[in-house]
Amino acid sequence: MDKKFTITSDIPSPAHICPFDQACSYLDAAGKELKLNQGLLEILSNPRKVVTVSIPVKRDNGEIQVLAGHRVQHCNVLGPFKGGIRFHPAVTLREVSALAMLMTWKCALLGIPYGGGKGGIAINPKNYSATELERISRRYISELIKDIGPSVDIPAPDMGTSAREMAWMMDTYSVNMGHAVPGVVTGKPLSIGGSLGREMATGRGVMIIVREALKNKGKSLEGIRIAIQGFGNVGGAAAELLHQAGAKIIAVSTGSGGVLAENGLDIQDLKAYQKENNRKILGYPQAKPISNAELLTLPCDVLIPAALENQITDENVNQIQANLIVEAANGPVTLEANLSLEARGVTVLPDILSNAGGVVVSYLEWVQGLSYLFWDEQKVNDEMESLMVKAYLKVIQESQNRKISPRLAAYVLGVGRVAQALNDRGLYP
Ligand SMILES: NC(=O)C1=CN([C@@H]2O[C@H](COP(=O)(O)OP(=O)(O)OC[C@H]3O[C@@H](n4cnc5c(N)ncnc54)[C@H](O)[C@@H]3O)[C@@H](O)[C@H]2O)C=CC1
Ligand SMILES: O=C(O)CCC(=O)C(=O)O
Repeated sequence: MDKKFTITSDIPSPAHICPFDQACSYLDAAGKELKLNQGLLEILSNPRKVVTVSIPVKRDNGEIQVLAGHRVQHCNVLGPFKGGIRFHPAVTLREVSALAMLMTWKCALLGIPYGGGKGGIAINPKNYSATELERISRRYISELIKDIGPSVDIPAPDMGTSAREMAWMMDTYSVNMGHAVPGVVTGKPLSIGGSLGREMATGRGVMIIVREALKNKGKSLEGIRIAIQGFGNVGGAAAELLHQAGAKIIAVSTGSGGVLAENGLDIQDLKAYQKENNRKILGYPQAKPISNAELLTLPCDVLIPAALENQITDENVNQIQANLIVEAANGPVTLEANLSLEARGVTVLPDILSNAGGVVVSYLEWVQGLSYLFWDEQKVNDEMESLMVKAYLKVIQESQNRKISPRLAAYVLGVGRVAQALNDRGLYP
């Protein structure tokens, strides 16, 4: 019998935390809600193409190392594969596959004409010099040259990569084509066709979602106590913009631990300290040191995980005190933890909505490039904000109409749009 999912048990919960299995469980839950045919779900559960390449790299000391570089292309029914490239020691093919699938639903939910992809290399970029990272980035793209392109697959930054790596990748692709191809990557430096607003975009999108969620509860950002795990591109930008908007950022953390100031951190000052201290925030004199585990369980109004997957699990979920969690990272809350948070009435706004500001501005960068136009930052921010708010309102509406969680509602909207397109294109009988 077709069992209607309820708000507290709408996601099945297998007892493991493989990111790809979790992504498939969410897809299955959306498929059930949408009453999708099993064959169609089978198509959507499998990436369209999985590429793993060897990247031989000569270290600065002359040693040769061979790295594995992945690119997973999940779905291109709505447009080119789109998604970041991660340099992080925990990268695995299953992780990249999960992240590629999330990109498909994210782009569909936001209504931008892309499919989903993701790439990654299992290295700790901190252990490599800039010249080594350049060789790695260039060789990775050389090996993938036939699989990417402005209308095929368009990489962007993710953990451990930034505009610098995108510039090397764009240059390598362009040299091979014999002319400049700015549309092959997004998140590029402004000098080679990047967009104003892209660097802060994911964090800005997170700020917009927090603001809208509070507005929905009749509150404003003023004085709201927020803890943020991760102080990189996304966490750092979200902290800065939320702080500017009047929120109190009581704690932030990096991979090596965090800092807490009950009365709120001065984010600009902390950023300046981080810059001066080789990207470290520990030792910041105006705050107390805390561990990442402590940060997640602090008493606060809003918790923003902005680092890695699987940070809120069944092991720490009962200690979580925030009643709004906005997923800035991809997959930071496990299936089981998600269930238990929903059962307690904690609102969890999912990654595919909350961190979509980055790919939205990537899309705006790509559009500017294709039309040989450059917009001012206000226009970029306004366009992004309008798409983010629209997606947020649709998710909340869908969640209320179907009496399902915001996460399942976001999946229903994203998966539903891709399924519809698959049917309309006739790729599925
Ligand atoms: N960069 C972008 O535009 C987008 C990124 N995301 C997601 O946001 C998350 C963060 O990405 P970025 O900020 O770009 O990466 P980043 O590399 O700029 O920063 C990552 C931050 O997380 C911290 N971190 C690393 N391991 C940690 C651990 N075990 N515990 C706590 N903190 C840890 C790092 O120290 C750093 O502060 C990822 O899940 C990524 O997929 C999502 C959408 C777009
Ligand atoms: O900007 C992009 O194209 C992709 C960003 C990304 O990797 C993500 O949203 O997880």
